[in-house]
Amino acid sequence: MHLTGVGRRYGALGPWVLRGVDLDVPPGTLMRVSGANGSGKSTLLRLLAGIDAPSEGRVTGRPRTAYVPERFPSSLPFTALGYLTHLGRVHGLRSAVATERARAWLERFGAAGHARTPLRELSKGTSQKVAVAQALLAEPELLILDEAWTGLDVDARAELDRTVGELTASGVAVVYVDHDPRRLAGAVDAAYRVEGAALLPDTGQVHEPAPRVTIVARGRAGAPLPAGLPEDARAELDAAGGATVTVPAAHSDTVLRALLRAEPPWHIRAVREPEAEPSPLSYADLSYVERGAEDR
Ligand SMILES: Nc1ncnc2c1ncn2[C@@H]1O[C@H](COP(=O)(O)OP(=O)(O)OP(=O)(O)O)[C@@H](O)[C@H]1O
Repeated sequence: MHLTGVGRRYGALGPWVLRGVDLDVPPGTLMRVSGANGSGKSTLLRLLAGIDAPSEGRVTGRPRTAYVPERFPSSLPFTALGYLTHLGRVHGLRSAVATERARAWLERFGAAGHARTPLRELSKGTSQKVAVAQALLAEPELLILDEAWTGLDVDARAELDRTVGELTASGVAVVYVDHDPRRLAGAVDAAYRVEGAALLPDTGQVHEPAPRVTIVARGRAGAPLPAGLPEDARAELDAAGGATVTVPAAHSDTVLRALLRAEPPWHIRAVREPEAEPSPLSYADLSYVERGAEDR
């Protein structure tokens, strides 16, 4: 599978979560994706899984794909086995084969005792085992795992490690996100990190994300964000004219300047320093606002 110039933003005015992503996922590759919270890892995985479409760019050569989402929809009206059998049939298996495979995967992950338990009564860890089983049942050519180890007990985690090894050895490509950098570390063929909306090769060094400042501003209801915001700024607009912009600290002045010089200017309500609680404007911020006003 190949991604060419792929970008994703949520909403026409939303900031780009991913942009200019070019990526090859050859058969049999074990690929790790890392990045800070909210950097866009799950967004990338959903695009790879084919359950979300890029806002720009192309995805070509899609293989048969299965996906273990970060959050499993456990409120469906099925038992664990009923759900897996149903999905097996969706994937084109005969009922008896689907049930047999479902039982085998539940057994392998230590959840056979919960085959008849309704999904909504399963513990978080057992739900996660069902989520993993539904993906494996499909015998995918590409498997996408979004924090699939989270919530699993030690044995099931080891089983998932083993399963991933077997799959990649048999030519299945596996792309995964996991908060533990040691997860499958020795076996990884390709590692990337999402940073500033770009997908970068991960050299294995620990990259501290640049501290981000949050600027809360109010403009005219329905007004678009002003031009001139830095590329790495992320903004959320609400219908009443409120905007929350986060930006690496080094570029916060550029954001403030763009907001204050807009016509009509935006009112800056708070500037939140990295790691700090939301605070009203400090004296220094106010003097900046005054300077900004004079600049106009
Ligand atoms: N459906 C959506 N609608 C609007 N914004 C979204 C949606 N999904 C994700 N986002 C935004 O896209 C950005 C990236 O989110 P994503 O979940 O891909 O990050 P992540 O790296 O997986 O985060 P985490 O490590 O916390 O799981 C965030 O700012 C998030 O708020």
